[in-house]
Amino acid sequence: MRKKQKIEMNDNVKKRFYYSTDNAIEKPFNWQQMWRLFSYMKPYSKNLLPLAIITMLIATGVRLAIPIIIGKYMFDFAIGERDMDLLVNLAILITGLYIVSYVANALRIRWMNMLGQNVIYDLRKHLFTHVQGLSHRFFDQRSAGSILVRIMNDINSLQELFTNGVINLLMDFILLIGIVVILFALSPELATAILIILPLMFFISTSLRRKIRRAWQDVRIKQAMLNSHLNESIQGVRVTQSFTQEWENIAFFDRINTENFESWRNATQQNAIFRPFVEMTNAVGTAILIWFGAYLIQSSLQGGSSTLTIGVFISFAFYLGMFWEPISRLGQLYNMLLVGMASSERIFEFLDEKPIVDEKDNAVRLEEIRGEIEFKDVEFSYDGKRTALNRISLKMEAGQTVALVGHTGSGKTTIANLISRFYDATGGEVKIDGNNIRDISLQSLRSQISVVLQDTFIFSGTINDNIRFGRPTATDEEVKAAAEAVGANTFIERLKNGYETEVEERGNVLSVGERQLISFARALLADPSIIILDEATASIDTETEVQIQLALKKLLKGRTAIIIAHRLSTIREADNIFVLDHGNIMEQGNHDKLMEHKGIYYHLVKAQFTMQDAG
Ligand SMILES: Nc1ncnc2c1ncn2[C@@H]1O[C@H](COP(=O)(O)OP(=O)(O)OP(=O)(O)O)[C@@H](O)[C@H]1O
Repeated sequence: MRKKQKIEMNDNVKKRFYYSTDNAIEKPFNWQQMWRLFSYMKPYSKNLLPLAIITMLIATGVRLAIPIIIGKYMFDFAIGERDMDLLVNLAILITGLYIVSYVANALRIRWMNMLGQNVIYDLRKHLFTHVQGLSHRFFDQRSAGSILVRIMNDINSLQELFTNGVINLLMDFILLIGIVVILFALSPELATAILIILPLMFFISTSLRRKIRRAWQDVRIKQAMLNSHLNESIQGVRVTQSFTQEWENIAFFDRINTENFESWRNATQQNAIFRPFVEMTNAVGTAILIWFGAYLIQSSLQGGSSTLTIGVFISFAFYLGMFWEPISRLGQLYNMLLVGMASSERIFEFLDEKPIVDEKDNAVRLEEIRGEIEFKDVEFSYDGKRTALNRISLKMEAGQTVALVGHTGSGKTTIANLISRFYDATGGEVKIDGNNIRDISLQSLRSQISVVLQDTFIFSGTINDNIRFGRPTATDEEVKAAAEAVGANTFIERLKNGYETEVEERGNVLSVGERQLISFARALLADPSIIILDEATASIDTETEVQIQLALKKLLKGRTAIIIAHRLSTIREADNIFVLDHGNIMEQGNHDKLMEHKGIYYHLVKAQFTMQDAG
């Protein structure tokens, strides 16, 4: 058995594990943001919210009344005056009040939970819907793991705030203010003596706030790192294993897992300071009550200036017992609020992210795109620094098959990305059927363009579902016909459940070629006016390729097709070939013309044939 050992990572390995995690968002408590968060409760402001508030008010009112009834009325009046009837009646009243408070509390908790769950549901739905609509650039800049953290963890951390926090906050404020008012009404001098420690307490707790807030932000950052690494490790596990990099992976995981653990420990430790602090103040308050209260009672019994009765003293003891509970809870709530603030800041940051590719209000719907594509002096850069396309102009007639060739990184995929408007050109114009692409509604544009990538994405579900992806209304017969047309039926029918075979996410149970055939069928069924095949035939064996060539003819018929391929045999029959180099169009024409020209294309073809001959 391999011995577990502590792996020291060398510096190069350390550099490999770099994830651009979210930076700590350091902002002060922000009321505006709080309102924005609480505005998610608005849809429930006519049912769940008022119900929860009313029950909370009833429960709080009853809790505030009971100590007076016990102290003043029971002790001073009933017991003091030896009135047994009054005593029995008051005992019944108190029992009744306890029952009312119990029922009101149970209902409050139930309605608050429902409200909280609903708000979380809405918020998560809103965030997911928004993120789905964001541009490619957004996803270029973030790892899938860090996006997952926001949609799952950050929203989860708001759950407690909405289920317990909001109403408790209100309840505790009412309780506190109620108690202070009653205490001062009952005995101003005793109330002043006890509450004198409050400002000190407030001062100390304020200084704790900042630390706690930072600690929770750190937790989120560590979690995002953990998620990014997990996501990458699982997706890349095959490569990791083949290069035997598991131990480096484990060592790094161990490091961030420890960091995560420590940040949690730190945050919870900071949190835990609040409670003992409140308990200590409680003890001081009680000591003052007993000492000063006893003195006041004695002075009143001896006919002094004080009027404090034993009943009022008892009420005080009750209220004091109740006083520290909301204070302690408010401390916890404040932490919860801070966690919620940190999370909501991160959620709103996503929600405020506007799709860079935006749709105009008066965007036109092109019901039926013919498929004429024109690039006029198009310039493009992904990052604003390196040029991916350099003022290129090209024209593709409707129904033509056009090939883009060129070295790796020459800008072929970028052209495809601009046609689908996954990015907007930084200069010049991209036109479809004579319309600037920016004026066309995104839905009508993209629904008429199919992109088949080399790395085909297969969704979890059946093969049927996957082929039907671009046109969910297609019948089983239509799905079958599309599969047959591209020759995917042979392997599908060999599977145990045929078209109903479940494929996992990313289609791990299928071969790369099989996945590609499915994506061809998917594209054919979507019946687009424009089809883009990006390196789409690269993973298919020669025999299948012949079959695919036939299928392609069918697939491309009557559509504008843009084929991006390194294998020149697939593009020989294209009507027009554009040869790209470093974002410039160097040559264009059909195969024969370009061969005659004896330029870059000619040399590319020659090089490939020489290689094949050598093989
Ligand atoms: N999402 C991105 N963010 C930043 N730069 C990018 C991005 N995608 C591509 N690039 C850069 O833009 C340039 C053109 O890339 P493009 O993908 O268009 O090349 P390509 O010709 O399709 O290459 P290949 O044949 O390898 O697919 C390259 O220099 C590449 O590094």
